[in-house]
Amino acid sequence: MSNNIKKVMTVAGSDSSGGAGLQADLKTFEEYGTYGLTAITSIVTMDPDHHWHHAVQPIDPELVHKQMKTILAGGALDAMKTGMLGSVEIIKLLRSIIDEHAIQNVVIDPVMVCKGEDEVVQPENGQAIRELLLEKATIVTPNLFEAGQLAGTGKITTLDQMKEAAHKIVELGAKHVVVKGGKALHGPKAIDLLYDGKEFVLYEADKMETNHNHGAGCTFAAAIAAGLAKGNTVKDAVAMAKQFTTEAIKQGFAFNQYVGPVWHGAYNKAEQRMVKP
Ligand SMILES: Nc1ncnc2c1ncn2[C@@H]1O[C@H](COP(=O)(O)OP(=O)(O)O)[C@@H](O)[C@H]1O
Ligand SMILES: Cc1ncc(COP(=O)(O)O)c(C=O)c1O
Ligand SMILES: [Mg+2]
Repeated sequence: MSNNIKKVMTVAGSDSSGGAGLQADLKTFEEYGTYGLTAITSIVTMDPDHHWHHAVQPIDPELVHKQMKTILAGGALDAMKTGMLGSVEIIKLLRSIIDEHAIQNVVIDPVMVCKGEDEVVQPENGQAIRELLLEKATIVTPNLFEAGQLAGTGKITTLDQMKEAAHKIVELGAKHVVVKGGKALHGPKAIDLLYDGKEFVLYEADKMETNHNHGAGCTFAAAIAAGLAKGNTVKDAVAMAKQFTTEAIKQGFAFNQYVGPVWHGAYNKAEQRMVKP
């Protein structure tokens, strides 16, 4: 076994349905050939008797701290990624851990909404992410809604507004931001915009007419983190993550009548390893 294996930590919520959250992160880290570690911040359950309503149960910050101590007892990490963070206390704790261990290659996925849900999950967390985590971010990966919230620009519907929000988010301290146009931006392409304070780079793929994209955002951010851990530049890591996520969406499937997750094995053609009936 190679002793050069790259270690990536995710600090995220558990999505028992398997498409998003730390489940998406771990599956993606594995597909990238990296070693994933997890600190669970919250457990999300979906209610099949009430239209798949999401309920978030945050984990005690002390227990989150113990998980991180376990992870960091293995030495320096090559990258880390955050997802749903559970509470403001957990966000404060995370900031102190990033500082104390001088963690590099920090990918902040500022999860504020889940697809198919109208409510903002834990609105107070958005503010804390903005104040405490952006300045530690190698890259932050908001969708259109989250970019509008972080930048304070409100609803985003155009590429120019994506650029304006990206500019503000870099001003807030993030080294890079990739604003995900995804399905929400009007037009035939799924466009993501990367900005480093100097240059805008666009990443495009054909937009797929599908609702089977649960977990796309988590997968994209996890892929960026794994790419950075392996020593890629931010630009290359985003380009690779875009392809990885596009394939995962292409092979999304209906889990039930409410949700369709992406399939994280698609890029590496893991279906070829499936047992044939
Ligand atoms: N229908 C789609 N077709 C192609 N790419 C998509 C589609 N929906 C999302 N994407 C891409 O998937 C990635 C995750 O974006 P998005 O789904 O907007 O994030 P989130 O899950 O956080 O809302 C981005 O690269 C985005 O452009
Ligand atoms: C634990 C958790 N994290 C993150 C998300 C956001 O997922 P997405 O990748 O679709 O933005 C969800 C959505 O259900 C979730 O349950
Ligand atoms: Mg998301």
